[in-house]
Amino acid sequence: MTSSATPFNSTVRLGSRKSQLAMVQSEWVKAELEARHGDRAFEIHELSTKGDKILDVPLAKIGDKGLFTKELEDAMLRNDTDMAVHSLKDLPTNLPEGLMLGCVTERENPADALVIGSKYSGNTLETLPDGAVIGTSSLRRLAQLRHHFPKLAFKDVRGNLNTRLKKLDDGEYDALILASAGLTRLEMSDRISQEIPAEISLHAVGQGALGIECRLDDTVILDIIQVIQHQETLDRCLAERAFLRTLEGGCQVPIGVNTSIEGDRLILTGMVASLDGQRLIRDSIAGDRKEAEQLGNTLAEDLRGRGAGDILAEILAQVDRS
Ligand SMILES: NCc1[nH]cc(CCC(=O)O)c1CC(=O)O
Repeated sequence: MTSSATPFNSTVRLGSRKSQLAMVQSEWVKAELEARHGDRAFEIHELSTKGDKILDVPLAKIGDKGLFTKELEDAMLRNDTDMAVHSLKDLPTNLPEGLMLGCVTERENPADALVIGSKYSGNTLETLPDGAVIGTSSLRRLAQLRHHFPKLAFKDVRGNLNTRLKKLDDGEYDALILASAGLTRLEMSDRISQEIPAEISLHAVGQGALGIECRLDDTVILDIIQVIQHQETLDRCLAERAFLRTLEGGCQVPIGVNTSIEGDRLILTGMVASLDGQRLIRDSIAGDRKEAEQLGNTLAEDLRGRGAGDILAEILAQVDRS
């Protein structure tokens, strides 16, 4: 039997998407690993994913798992690369056989941010006029904002961060909702008009954290990457991912979370909303952070029993028909 472990002297190959954000994130991981493993060489392999190629279809309609990850995973399974650096929120909660989530790094601010175009600069979500056009491709952002601000108008937006910002500046939208973390990593946090509070919009599972995927039980690679693991982010993201895994039917769905840690306790808030924002089911759970995944599973079952299951089934049926 051949071992999947990397021979000690070989260059460690990091798979990355080619987008500017993905490359900034992968370069950061590479630099962190180089700083801690002076005897090792690392190189980045740039790969395109289906999500990078299909840019004219709303994300919710493409709806397949692993839209931004599959090509990076196939490369590891072929042994062309040794790990894949992902925005953790793009990594499905169930991974292909033979792969694992090997490391979660320290999270940036996971909140969503409002970026307002020049026409309405100086406003907030509360003060934007009725009918102002908000660009988002996320059903989670759409449902929660519709719930709180039913008079705003929403329009799908695709493409990488720079493309989206250009569309905003060209006047196609009055404002965008984007992840604060992505803007910060690209040194564009000056474009943030308002950080959206958790009371209005719970963020996506894993938002703001990087996840490094590797071959299952590849101990050489695990030893290399786990030195940059961040335990608090890991515990929070394990709870968030368990919540999503237990609830999810498959496609992109309006599910949001928020987590915090106080000493040994982990607090998880989760929500499921209907697409029109009319129904929104939300609750919190707290417990030992060592039981992070159990907390996520329990909260998911609790919300499912209180109507979240019906909402998710309706959404899946709608997406199948369109
Ligand atoms: N779905 C695309 C994506 N994946 C990760 C980020 C931002 C960075 C992060 O959440 O870690 C974004 C852009 C966005 O949601 O605005």
